[in-house]
Amino acid sequence: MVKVAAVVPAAGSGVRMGTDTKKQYLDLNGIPVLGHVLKSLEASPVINGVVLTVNPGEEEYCRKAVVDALGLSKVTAIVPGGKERQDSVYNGLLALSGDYGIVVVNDGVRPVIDHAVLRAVVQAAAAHGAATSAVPAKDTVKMAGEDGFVARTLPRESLWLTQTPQAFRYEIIMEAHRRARLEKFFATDDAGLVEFTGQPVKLVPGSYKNIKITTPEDLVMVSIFLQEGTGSRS
Ligand SMILES: Nc1ccn([C@@H]2O[C@H](COP(=O)(O)OP(=O)(O)OP(=O)(O)O)[C@@H](O)[C@H]2O)c(=O)n1
Ligand SMILES: C[C@](O)(CO)[C@H](O)COP(=O)(O)O
Repeated sequence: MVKVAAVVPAAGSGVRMGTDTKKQYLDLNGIPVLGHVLKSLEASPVINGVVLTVNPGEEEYCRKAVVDALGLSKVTAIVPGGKERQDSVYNGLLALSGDYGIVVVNDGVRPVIDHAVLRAVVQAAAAHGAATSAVPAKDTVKMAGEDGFVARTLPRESLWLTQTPQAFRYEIIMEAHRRARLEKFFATDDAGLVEFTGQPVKLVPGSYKNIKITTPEDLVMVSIFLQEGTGSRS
């Protein structure tokens, strides 16, 4: 059976959230945001091990206040993140120990994990090499010109809003990160790095409830969805 690891990037600063406490540690229904992510991965039979990347110097705090407090046994390493999100993910990849065939990447601030979607993304990565959860755009999306006017309206029927979990065969994600570092290529998600290498990435239908906690109003919606128990379907 192929072993599956999860890398959870949680080393961001939360600038857009604008809170003193970093958003990954904000209380959400009595548990830190990051704790919900880790609890959900802990509960998933699909995930065998978890590596966490946090802001340098926060390792001990995170170990005590989140991992130990929640009794999470799958977390095998807590390592410092980097300047960009992809640097943090790369540091997490380097901390993986053991023969993992598939790597899942899940943002530390996307706590509404639908386990059926998680399973589907992992299966798609095993079959195709790389996969990302995503949802079809519901709003019309326009590209802005430098003059502040609409430059172009994009064809909504082919637009998907990318989420995490994303999943990759180990060798594919490692090669993508190594090549990005070598060629100084940056992308806002790991699938973008893999696309850069020419590797196809399978789109897997996700959930509109899988909100990335970015600005304050996101907390309200995610709190409701977590209370519904939406994210814990196995
Ligand atoms: N250098 C970074 C930047 C982001 N992240 C993580 O990547 C996820 C998605 O990033 P985002 O929502 O942008 O978080 P922040 O970068 O903290 O937010 P902001 O851009 O508002 O500062 C989060 O779990 C964040 O902690 C990370 O591990 N390392
Ligand atoms: C990875 C991601 O969640 C996919 O939508 C998103 O790109 C992260 O962007 P962020 O600016 O680092 O939050």
